[in-house]
Amino acid sequence: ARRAGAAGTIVGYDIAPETRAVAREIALCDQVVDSAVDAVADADLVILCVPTGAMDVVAAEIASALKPGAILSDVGSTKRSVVDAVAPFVPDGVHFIPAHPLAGTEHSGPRAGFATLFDNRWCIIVPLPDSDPVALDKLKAFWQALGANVDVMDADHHDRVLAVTSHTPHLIAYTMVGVADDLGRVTDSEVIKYSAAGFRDFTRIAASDPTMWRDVFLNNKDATLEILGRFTEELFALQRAIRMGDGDHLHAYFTRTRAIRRGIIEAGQDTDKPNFGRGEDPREGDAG
Ligand SMILES: NC(=O)c1ccc[n+]([C@@H]2O[C@H](COP(=O)([O-])OP(=O)(O)OC[C@H]3O[C@@H](n4cnc5c(N)ncnc54)[C@H](O)[C@@H]3O)[C@@H](O)[C@H]2O)c1
Ligand SMILES: O=C(O)C(=O)C[C@]1(C(=O)O)C=C[C@@H](O)C=C1
Repeated sequence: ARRAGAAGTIVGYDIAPETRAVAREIALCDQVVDSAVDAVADADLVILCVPTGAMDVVAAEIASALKPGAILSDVGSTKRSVVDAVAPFVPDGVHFIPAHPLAGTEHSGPRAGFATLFDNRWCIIVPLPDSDPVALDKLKAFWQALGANVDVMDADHHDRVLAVTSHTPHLIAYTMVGVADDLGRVTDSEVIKYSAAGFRDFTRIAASDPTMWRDVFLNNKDATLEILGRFTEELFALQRAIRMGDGDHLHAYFTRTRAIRRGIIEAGQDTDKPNFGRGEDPREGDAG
């Protein structure tokens, strides 16, 4: 937001004093204040950046301090739960428009942010049926100024899409690393040394924040269970093909999935570039 000049003053608050101290030390915001109420007082735009399970507590805390006409938004990875958790606390005259930038890494905390995080990534905005179009345009312009491409969808659709593209893949990565650990091999230096890129990617994803991801699964339960059910059926079919030596089945399956990946690249939608979702924080090597 600072890079884009998208905010006059950026004010931050976090419940953890040590996180506020780090945010002050690295000058993440123009001001870091010691209460949620002080953070939102007089703000034109308020963005809740807490685990999805904490959205209701924060909404209740700030509700009476929100300025009439302010836009209240969030970055939570699930959307129906955020709508349900926050909407009851939103005072008349405040525009509540949830959002979800599809960008992040396995790192958490103030040091994990970097200015280019949202460049060329999607931000899904989830207006409510009665959302004010002017406020919606302002929120879109904000995310575009931060470098994101903006799309609009309803909360349930968002949760179904993300169950496929983000939530279930994370669960699979957590499981794969857990399985390797159960076998007592994950910390074995030889396994790490010779592990193929696929497993390394799993370990990166499986290093993601436990609180955030616990809340994602608790708050996108139905869609994730639906996709997991389908995933398990496919897995069993592949397991059977391996057992039966059915190479044709395996080859046909992998041919289909390779075409999907190639289609993504040909459509120019591959955002898998250095510093994007790769867990690299450009500021780590920044003398400033
Ligand atoms: N990390 C990602 O890849 C990613 C991507 C997109 C969206 N999100 C979403 O963004 C949100 C924040 O995730 P993050 O990765 O920035 O996590 P984070 O751990 O870096 O930040 C969350 C912060 O919320 C604070 N917090 C918890 N309860 C609070 C409360 N009641 N009041 C004030 N502060 C409180 C925590 O102390 C923590 O510092 C989550 O909802 C997550 O689903 C994360
Ligand atoms: O690359 C990563 O570390 C991420 O998992 C980022 C990712 C994703 O699944 O794409 C994770 C959760 C979010 O809600 C949005 C982005």
